[in-house]
Amino acid sequence: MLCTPAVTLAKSGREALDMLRANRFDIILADMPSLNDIAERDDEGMGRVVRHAEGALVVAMAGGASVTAAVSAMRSGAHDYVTKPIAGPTLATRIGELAQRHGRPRSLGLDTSLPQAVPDFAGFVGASNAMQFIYEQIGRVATSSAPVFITGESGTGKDVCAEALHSQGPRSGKRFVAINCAAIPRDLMESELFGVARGAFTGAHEDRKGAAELADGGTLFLDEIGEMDLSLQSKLLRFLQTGTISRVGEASMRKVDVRVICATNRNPLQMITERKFREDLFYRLHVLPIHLPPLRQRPTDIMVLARHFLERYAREEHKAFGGFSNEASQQLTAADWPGNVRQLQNLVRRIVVMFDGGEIDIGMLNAADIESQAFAPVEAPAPRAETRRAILPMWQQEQKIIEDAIAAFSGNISMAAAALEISPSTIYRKRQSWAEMQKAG
Ligand SMILES: Nc1ncnc2c1ncn2[C@@H]1O[C@H](COP(=O)(O)OP(=O)(O)OP(=O)(O)O)[C@@H](O)[C@H]1O
Repeated sequence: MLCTPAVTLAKSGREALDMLRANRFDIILADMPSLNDIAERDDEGMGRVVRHAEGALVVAMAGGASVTAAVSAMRSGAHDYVTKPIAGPTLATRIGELAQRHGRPRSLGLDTSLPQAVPDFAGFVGASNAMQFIYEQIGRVATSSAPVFITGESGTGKDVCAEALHSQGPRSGKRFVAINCAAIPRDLMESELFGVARGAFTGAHEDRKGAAELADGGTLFLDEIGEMDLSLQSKLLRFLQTGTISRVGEASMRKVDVRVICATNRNPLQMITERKFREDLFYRLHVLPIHLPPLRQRPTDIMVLARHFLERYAREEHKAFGGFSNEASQQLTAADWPGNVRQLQNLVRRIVVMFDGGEIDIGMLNAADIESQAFAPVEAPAPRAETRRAILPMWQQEQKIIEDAIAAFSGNISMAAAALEISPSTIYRKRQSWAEMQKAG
């Protein structure tokens, strides 16, 4: 049975507050200009509605794509922001997505699939409603210079999202510089971020720009921000407040204009509670939040992504595959994907490398699934004679390619990454995982 949600209309902010005191609601659609009667300052009305919301999800609405209004609404605690006019089905979808992200029934939004789902967008592949919402969010906030805070499990596409925000915005002509706060040793982090003056410490033979200066005019992406040392967090906060940096070992300040995007797969609020992350820094950075949903919450994307990766890697390896069998598709769709898109991508890549072609069946899936053990174990088929020469594992081959590129650019990771057409954070992350594999092996 389909239940139509009850809708109550308040004609003013005061009336809305009275209703909120007397009733509980699932969703509050708060038209920002209508709250003026309960606000002395611009953003006060929204704050008052949020304080009386009693667990309801609050969607702020205003006319025109005003970034200032969106920022102010989100800062006041609204869960989402939409611009008017908005078509009924689009609004319903937005509410459904919002409800799902907050663990409420999707039917709160009367789930209506967008009539024309976008199949891919700026590096992302996926036509699920959840991804439509992400594409829309990226499109909306890309034009602003306000900080973006991306959250999501590992492998959900946070790097892709950061690069999409850069490529879709007005800074796309300037550099996108990524720095991975987890992969850089603590004592090197400050100089990587802010640069170093010649003679600042042993080995600092020349002046060197840091990531912030390299990104001047463009975007600075701080990946795994939750891992940043507390003392450096204070310096980052000062940079965000003043727009100036000083290189390590240098007293003078330099003006730098960057858009800061940061990402984490940890829960930032928990880190604040544990005193591992500065609260004031969090609120400086958490202006425009984007949350990437895990792959298991958007199962319709799984086969779309699997086919996309199959086509890509088959082309790269000059092999011909005939897609996935029905059973293989069902198994892929039903799996949990704790490593999200990266895990699916690695699996498909391994299949393409291990087999010569044909339709991918369950036996091939299981043989290639060395990571998750998500599928039932099946004996791997013997490799064909011509593939039996000594082959290094994929990660070692990849390590050689990347280390060669870094050496070719005299240790400059950003330039090596640009030449390899990957993000510097990917290099940092891979270096960390190689070190772990070498330690384990
Ligand atoms: N929707 C998507 N479409 C196509 N490729 C994707 C998508 N999402 C992620 N990927 C790919 O999956 C891999 C992992 O993505 P990414 O590095 O952006 O994840 P992440 O969330 O930053 O992970 P981590 O937290 O571990 O750094 C990358 O190779 C990326 O290109």
